[in-house]
Amino acid sequence: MRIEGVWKSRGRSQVLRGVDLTVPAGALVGVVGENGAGKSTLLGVAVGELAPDRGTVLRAGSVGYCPQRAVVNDTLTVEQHLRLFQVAYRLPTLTRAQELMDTLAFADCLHRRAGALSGGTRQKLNLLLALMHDPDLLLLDEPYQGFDWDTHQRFWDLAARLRDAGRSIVVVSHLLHVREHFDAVVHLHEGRLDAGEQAR
Ligand SMILES: Nc1ncnc2c1ncn2[C@@H]1O[C@H](COP(=O)(O)OP(=O)(O)OP(=O)(O)O)[C@@H](O)[C@H]1O
Repeated sequence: MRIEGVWKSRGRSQVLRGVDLTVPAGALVGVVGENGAGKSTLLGVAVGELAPDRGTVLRAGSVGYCPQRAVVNDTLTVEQHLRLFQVAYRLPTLTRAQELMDTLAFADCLHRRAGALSGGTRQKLNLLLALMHDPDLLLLDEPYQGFDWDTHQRFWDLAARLRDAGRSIVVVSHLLHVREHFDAVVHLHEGRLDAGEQAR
């Protein structure tokens, strides 16, 4: 993915002011910044949910987007979500979704309604829905919020495996202590990304 010279205002504030970001295949990049810095706005532009006021976004291949707020329907079960997204993604089987459920340790919740899930389990479903079609580009907004420690570790193991398999991954994060997981960390500040800092 390549983002060049992107500007975006939200309401009256000029949130992004000339953002450049290149994420090659096989790279895991962290985007950090204070609350309200514009990290979610940047991911929204990157995925195409928001149109930039200026600048360009180039994406190659399929995209998986895990938004900060889970896009789940409280009245549907986990299994019904999987079936719905299976149709949307045109997947022949749910094998990969089932593997991801095992990896994220919530296979026992298959028949529970989303509205009855704990916050962390709801987030596992949100992440799974972004990954179940094995996208080339992963745009993940605080994907591990609410995860217990074990799941947190499993998430990073999964991210490393996907990166090593050639996926491009962007993770928005508040947590500076997770920076060892990234190939590079960029800091969104005053609408621009500071030059990437090599983390590995
Ligand atoms: N729909 C909207 N309408 C108007 N302003 C918005 C909208 N969404 C976000 N903003 C504003 O845009 C700015 C950037 O918000 P954004 O959610 O992108 O920041 P963030 O870095 O992701 O924040 P956080 O770390 O709190 O999640 C904030 O000032 C926010 O109030």
